[in-house]
Amino acid sequence: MRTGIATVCLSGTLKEKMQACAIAGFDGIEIFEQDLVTSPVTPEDVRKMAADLGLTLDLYQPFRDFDSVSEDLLTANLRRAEAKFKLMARLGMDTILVCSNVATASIDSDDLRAEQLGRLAALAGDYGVKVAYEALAWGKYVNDYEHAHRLVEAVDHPSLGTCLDSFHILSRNWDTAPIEAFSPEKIFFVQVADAPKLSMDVLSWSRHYRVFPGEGQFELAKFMGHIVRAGYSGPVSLEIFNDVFRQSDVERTAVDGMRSLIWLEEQSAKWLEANAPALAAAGAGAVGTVTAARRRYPMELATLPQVAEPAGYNFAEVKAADTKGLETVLGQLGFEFNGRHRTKDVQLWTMGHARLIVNEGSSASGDNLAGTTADASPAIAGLGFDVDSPVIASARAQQLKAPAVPRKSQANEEVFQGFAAPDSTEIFLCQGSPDGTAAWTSEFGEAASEFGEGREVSPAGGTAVIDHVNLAQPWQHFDEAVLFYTSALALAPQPFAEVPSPTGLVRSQVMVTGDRSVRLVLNLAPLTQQDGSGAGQRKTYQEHIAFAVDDLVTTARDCKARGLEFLEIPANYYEDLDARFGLAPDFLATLQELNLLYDRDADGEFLHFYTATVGSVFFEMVERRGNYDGYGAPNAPVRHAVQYDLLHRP
Ligand SMILES: O=C(O)c1ccc(O)c(O)c1
Ligand SMILES: [Mg+2]
Repeated sequence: MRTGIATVCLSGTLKEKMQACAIAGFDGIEIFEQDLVTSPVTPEDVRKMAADLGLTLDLYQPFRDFDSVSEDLLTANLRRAEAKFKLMARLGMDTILVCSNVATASIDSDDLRAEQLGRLAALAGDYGVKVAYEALAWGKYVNDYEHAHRLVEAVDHPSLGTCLDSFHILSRNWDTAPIEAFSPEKIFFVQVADAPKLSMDVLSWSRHYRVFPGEGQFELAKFMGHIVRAGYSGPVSLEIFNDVFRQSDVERTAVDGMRSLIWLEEQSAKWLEANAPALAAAGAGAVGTVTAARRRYPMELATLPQVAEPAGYNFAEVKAADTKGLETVLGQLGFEFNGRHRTKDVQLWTMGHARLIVNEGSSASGDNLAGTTADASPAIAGLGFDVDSPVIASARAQQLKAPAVPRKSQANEEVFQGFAAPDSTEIFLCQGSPDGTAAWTSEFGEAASEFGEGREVSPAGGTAVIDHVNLAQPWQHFDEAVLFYTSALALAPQPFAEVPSPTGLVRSQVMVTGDRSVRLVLNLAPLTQQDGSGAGQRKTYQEHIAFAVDDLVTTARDCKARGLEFLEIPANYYEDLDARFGLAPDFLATLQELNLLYDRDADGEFLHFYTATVGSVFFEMVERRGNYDGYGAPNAPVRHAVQYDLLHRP
């Protein structure tokens, strides 16, 4: 698949954008007119720069408001078009995007439109230019891609084809299947954009909220599948109007975009396999149907190393130069110290099958990105996931442009494959044992005999596991993180929620495996707590790790007896809880006494509590009753408000 990206997606000057696109690995770019008009670089130099960078200049755009106009206006529009065709010759470009008219259209006649587009095509032909006509979703008379295509067919000129932009098609809920019947010679260009499903006017939605494929809710693999089946083999180009991307780091955004296309390419191949048309004469040769069906298409689709969803959390890693506060909280929570690593400055703490590595943050273990600006206070630095094959999963992540994390290790030690997530959290790929234990734990404890043998203890007669991890994402990298965990780790994003908090409306996006053995929650980091945004920056926002136990009330009592500092929940909360649920007085009193939060839905009940924050980390203990599948979302505002209050108390 030939990859492309429109310069409008990115921040910076035309030159900076082009360099970032080349570094990220795109084949070509679309030049958005404004980027050229405002540039000091001559068209000839843009052409040379592109050639030097190994980028093709695939599309000049947009040309607006051409069709459905009076003869006077048409004359002016043709003159305007001719100037652009001459410019394109200097740029060495041959395809221009012409949008359906949104502003000056005054005559609603397909005959007239076909005649006018025909005159444009004839002029374009004289200059060796191809016109890709795009139905904008808010076009005055032409806003449906099939309508645009009918006009192209009516004109029937080799210089006129259509541009299919997924946003205009999917935002209007148009069926994409009819694309398959289009002649590939008439599809001049394909643009892809994803978007969250929002209820707002389609123009504002398009201009501000498009996101890269995999970061929204459109069925893009299906859209692409129909395009591939139509026989199109030209560029598949990102055209993302997004307020955040346009002000974010240009190289990073370009890589995010490239990742989205690599992923979309794979998803499209999978869609085609899953939806291979049944052979007319099924039976003989049916076994080869899938591959045969895929190979027939002119567009070659690359795939990636295949991974299943992770089977669970293997461990979480918290890094702190000063570990005292952290050790105290872990002990009070009921974690058992399992010793230090034989050769690295890390400690192992366990509770049941929940394993926590405390990284003392010195160089011997290899510095975590999250801690490179020597910060003494604890922060979540890494997550270990159980996967079928760490090598395959790591190869996949790296093909998706995740930076590898090198780990130094000695002979006879397990080497974790690792890569860095966009927020600099290190993701490690592990192979857990079916019984929930992990072989690498035997590397702990031996060298430091005073701590005794490594072993796993359980709290109050039950099991404990990592239930979920909540990572805060800086606002400008939130979408990138969603795509990252979707594509690299095969986690599925759930519809996001918005939690009111004193620092704003906090976007909260749950990413899960089908069986919920991995639950990862991405929360928007409050602006006031962000002091850095890039990889290697210190995390200053609060994040947490939640552990599930069988009996939260008993666990909470034990924790309290050990002196744990709970996040104190205001009395108003319990009054409201009683009003909403009519709980038994004894139970309500217990909840209040122990600072427990409660939620209930049709599937079950949820009890949880939070610890005070150490550094930027806090912990949560949860008990899921029945089939409760949530996270106590109605309680999140209370948690945010109490934490805010603690941070801002004089
Ligand atoms: O919002 C617009 O005006 C606009 C311009 C060009 C496009 O290709 C497009 O999809 C939208
Ligand atoms: Mg478009």
